[in-house]
Amino acid sequence: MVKKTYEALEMENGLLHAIIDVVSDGVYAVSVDGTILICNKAHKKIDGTTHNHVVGKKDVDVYYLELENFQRYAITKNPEPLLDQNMTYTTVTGKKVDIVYNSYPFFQNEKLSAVISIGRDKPSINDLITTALNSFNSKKANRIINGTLYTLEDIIGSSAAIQQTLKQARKVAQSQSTVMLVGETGTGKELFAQGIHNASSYSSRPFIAVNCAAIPETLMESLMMGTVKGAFSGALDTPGFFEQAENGTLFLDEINSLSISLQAKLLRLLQDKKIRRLGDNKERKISCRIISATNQDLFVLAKSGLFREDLLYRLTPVIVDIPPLRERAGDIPLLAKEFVARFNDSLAMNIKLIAQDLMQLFLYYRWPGNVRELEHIIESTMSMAESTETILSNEHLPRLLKKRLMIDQATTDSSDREAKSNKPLPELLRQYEKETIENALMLNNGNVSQCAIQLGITRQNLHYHLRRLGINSIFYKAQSISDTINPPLP
Ligand SMILES: Nc1ncnc2c1ncn2[C@@H]1O[C@H](COP(=O)(O)OP(=O)(O)OP(=O)(O)O)[C@@H](O)[C@H]1O
Repeated sequence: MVKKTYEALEMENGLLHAIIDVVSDGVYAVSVDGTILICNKAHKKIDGTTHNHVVGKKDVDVYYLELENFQRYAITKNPEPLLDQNMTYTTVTGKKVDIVYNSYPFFQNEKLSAVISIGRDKPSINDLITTALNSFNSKKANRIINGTLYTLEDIIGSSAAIQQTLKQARKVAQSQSTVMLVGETGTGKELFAQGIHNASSYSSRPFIAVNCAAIPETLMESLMMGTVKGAFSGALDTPGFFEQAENGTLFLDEINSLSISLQAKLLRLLQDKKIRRLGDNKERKISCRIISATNQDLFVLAKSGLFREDLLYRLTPVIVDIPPLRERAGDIPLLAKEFVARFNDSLAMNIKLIAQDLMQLFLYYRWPGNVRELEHIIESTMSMAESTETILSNEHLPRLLKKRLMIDQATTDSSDREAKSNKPLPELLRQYEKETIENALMLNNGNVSQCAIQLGITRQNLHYHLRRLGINSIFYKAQSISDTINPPLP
């Protein structure tokens, strides 16, 4: 019986050690007198130490830092958990380590007997944050020196809707107003934010983009405000986002995902127009323009208590509303051709034309993921084509994508039929003529002579119809995929 209990305990102990060793965070336990009890593989990797350096040794002999900066020391004085503690130390092997710890007291028979710490090295946290901050631009290599890639001129679209939005963006760029960009996912909010920055008097200064949805809440405050050395053990002098964006632009993307408590803190900063780094008693003036973005209706969120109304009004002196792609279908050919040209370069392809069947599907699809989705669909479709092919068609669409696009077309067709049955015949005929000519122009890159041949009418006759139907052929000329493109289908 006794033997079995011992075996069971041994097994349990072995299991716990095995579990601790496969955890990817550093796990460390030390007795109140400083004897190291547990140090898992991940922690040893962070420290550059081995088992022999650590377990059974005194912490002060392994980690070089002031005694009062040890978590063990602080928790012995006040046995409460210590969260998000930055620490910097040098280990017995000479490695300098930056680590963020959560430490907890461990009681046995109601007496504090050990301190357990779970840590992650700062470089890996920083990598995570950098990835989050740069998530929008991960594919782009050549950043403009201020941290941006785009100007307003890079925004493609000739529809009245996008031109109107661009006009508003150019106007607001001239002011110093706080701006809120509203639009569905993938409509180009980040593009507009960078464009406004680059068209403004802040353009020579930094553009700092923060994805509010990607940064852990516990880190957000110190990242926003910055810290001073000694604010807490291991804290360094680090400027926060507001300071980094000094005299430039701070872009708060996905602001809708900010927690209520962070919303309160942000509101206070914006009201005071001052920040104080954590642990500092000096106040610093906020001197950057705030551009925020949301893909949810903040007024609806505010009504249901999920977004502070007072913050909402602070952030929205100017609202730039970016229309979804389905409301500016006229931009689809232009955007599609631009993306084909880009992927021709990156995939070493030679596509010169998008066939009508494919363009038709694009024009009827509802694009829930907007321009980003169009970009991805073109990439997937082109990756199905051979490098010798010059026409991208329906045939190249991956099966699942084809299904998705066709379902939308079928739905549009049936609602179209319903809508059409309520219109007078002359209006329907005019609409049909207009669509047919516009499609032909699109396929012929705005070349009126080629278009007339395809439609089986004379050039003069086509000009007459263009005037009658209010179609401008110049618009379709801008769509050619590249300068080297050979025109139209035979
Ligand atoms: N008008 C446009 N012209 C050219 N490219 C565009 C346009 N709009 C969007 N894009 C491209 O679409 C992709 C998505 O754009 P962006 O990241 O700015 O969208 P977003 O609205 O910020 O999305 P999310 O809400 O998901 O963060 C990017 O690759 C961007 O370059």
